[in-house]
Amino acid sequence: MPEEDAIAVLEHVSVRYGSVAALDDVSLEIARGEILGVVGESGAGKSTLLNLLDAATHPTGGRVRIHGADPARMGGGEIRRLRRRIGMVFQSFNLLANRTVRQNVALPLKLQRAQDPALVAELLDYVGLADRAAHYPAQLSGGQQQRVAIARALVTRPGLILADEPTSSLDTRATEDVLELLASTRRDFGTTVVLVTHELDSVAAIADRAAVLEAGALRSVFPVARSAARGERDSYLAHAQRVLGA
Ligand SMILES: Nc1ncnc2c1ncn2[C@@H]1O[C@H](COP(=O)(O)OP(=O)(O)OP(=O)(O)O)[C@@H](O)[C@H]1O
Repeated sequence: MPEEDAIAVLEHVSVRYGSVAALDDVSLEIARGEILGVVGESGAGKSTLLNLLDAATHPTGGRVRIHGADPARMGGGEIRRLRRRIGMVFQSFNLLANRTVRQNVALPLKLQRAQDPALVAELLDYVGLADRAAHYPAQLSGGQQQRVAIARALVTRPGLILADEPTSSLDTRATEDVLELLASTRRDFGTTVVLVTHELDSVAAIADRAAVLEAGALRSVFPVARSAARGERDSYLAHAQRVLGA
């Protein structure tokens, strides 16, 4: 793919911690506007890959380019500006407990000494939580908290969202809601999404391609098959029957 079509490029990237190769000679291009699922067992290197894409870690070998630039060559100010163009979504939501939903969503703007109440309201509406703006995170379900976190990630209008096990602490229905929302951010905002998860079902539900990591090596990147059921919401009974093989 021409480099301008890629939102992030890894070329022969390695990350070593002493004798441990968290990532070993990984080359990967993430296309603008794609949903890439990154899967692998515990310790495979998924978090390390996300940390590289968030410019929080630099490679010990090879080269990373994000939004066309190499974070390893940037100073602190440039890295902060780059990271504003990247939204993070975490397994544990990472909302501030003592701030309202509205304040949580506005926080990334506040950190830039900016504000945009209309955008905050629009995003809360987008994630279906306009009526919860004045609530605190503890008053929301896990799925609702994750939707707030996605609104917060979108408030700086990032081109790239990095989602680290975003549905691993949610039940089936909330998982479907959050996955649907991540897929719709690509559709409505053109956002590229990197979805790191150990749940293959989640990747099957929304990803265009899957990248499989094993012991720090990128074993394969391949298109995700579209099943006939994809996109349709299972009833709880249908889901239980599918998983349990009834
Ligand atoms: N800061 C660090 N110092 C030393 N070793 C590290 C560090 N970070 C990661 N590692 C090692 O690198 C390897 C990859 O870790 P990583 O956290 O990227 O895996 P992961 O696929 O995200 O695992 P999990 O699903 O359990 O979060 C592991 O062997 C881990 O122990």
